[in-house]
Amino acid sequence: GEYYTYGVKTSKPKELDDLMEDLDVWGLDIFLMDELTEHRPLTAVAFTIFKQRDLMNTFSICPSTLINYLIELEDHYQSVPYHCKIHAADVTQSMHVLLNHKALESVFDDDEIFAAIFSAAIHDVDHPGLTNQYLISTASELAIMYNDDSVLENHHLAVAFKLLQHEKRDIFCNIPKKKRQLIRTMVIDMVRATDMSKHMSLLAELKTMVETKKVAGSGIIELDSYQDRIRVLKNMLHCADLSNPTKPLDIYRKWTDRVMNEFFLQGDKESSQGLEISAMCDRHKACIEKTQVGFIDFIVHPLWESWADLVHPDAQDILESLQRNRDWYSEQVENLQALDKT
Ligand SMILES: COc1ccc(/C(C)=N/OCCC(=O)N2CCOCC2)cc1OC1CCCC1
Ligand SMILES: [Mg+2]
Ligand SMILES: [Zn+2]
Repeated sequence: GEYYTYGVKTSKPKELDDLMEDLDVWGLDIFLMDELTEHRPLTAVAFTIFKQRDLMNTFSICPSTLINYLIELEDHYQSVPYHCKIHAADVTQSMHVLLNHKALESVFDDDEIFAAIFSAAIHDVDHPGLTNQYLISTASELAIMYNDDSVLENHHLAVAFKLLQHEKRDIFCNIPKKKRQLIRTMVIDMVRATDMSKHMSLLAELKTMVETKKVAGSGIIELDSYQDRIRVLKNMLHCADLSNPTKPLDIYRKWTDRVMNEFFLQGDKESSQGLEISAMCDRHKACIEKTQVGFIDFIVHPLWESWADLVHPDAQDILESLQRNRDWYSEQVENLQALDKT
């Protein structure tokens, strides 16, 4: 087809040009990106990031092969409310911004940057809109396949790598075998780390890194082992995956609606199957605002506070945005409680 600058068709090239100006800005409107790219936000965002970071030249990837892969990958994201292609585009763009932190300047090499962007793009592919817990407790095909261990995350990885097995889509075909294996190992480590059941151990590792942080005079972090380097990249992808509450409020609220819708659909399924409805999945009992305050206080803020320590002062504005959003949701809770009293 007639593809334009960003690898996708658009009927609004000028507006898309303007929006792409914000590709390295935290808070880019990814929902507008979905509209302007005629529902190809992941292909447009990932292709443009690959171009901006010159990754096609570095890894001898021909543009049509990258486009073919990205379109096929994007088409394998299911049309579920939250874990859809817009979420993948959002996490990919967020990862691109985090990689630009001053404290991480020229810390990561091309292999690591390629692995990080690729991991973000694939990290939820073919997500069914159901949690690992649900898949395990219903003895689903996927849970049997992956023996209840990071079921979704292992599935996302397998689907993404299987899509490469077509010569027109194999973006790894000109990468030397050894390097290809190293990149594959890093991608597997990063995507597996997006399993929420790994959150506490990942955060503990991040905290240890902050306490023992070795910094050059310039403020740039020194990472001398594979373990340290992949630890930072795993936490970076986890931060990008849990970045909704740090974005502009109108964007954050759209994500909250979507994730609650996805949870409620699971709750409806559980209810129709005579199963106990999972936490936060009961549309008749959930208090959306309260769960977001809890999610921020117990999961998101502790993670982002540690990340901000690691890359200090580069994530201060992200932390401030998170605080403002937490205050807004907390006020909603107070207003609702006041309503209950009337
Ligand atoms: C905007 O709100 C949220 C955004 C993301 C997430 C989480 C935990 N993302 O984690 C990675 C994906 C994952 O593993 N999930 C998907 C969600 O549940 C656990 C399994 C949770 C969010 O809100 C919570 C609190 C109120 C309802 C859910
Ligand atoms: Mg996931
Ligand atoms: Zn995700």
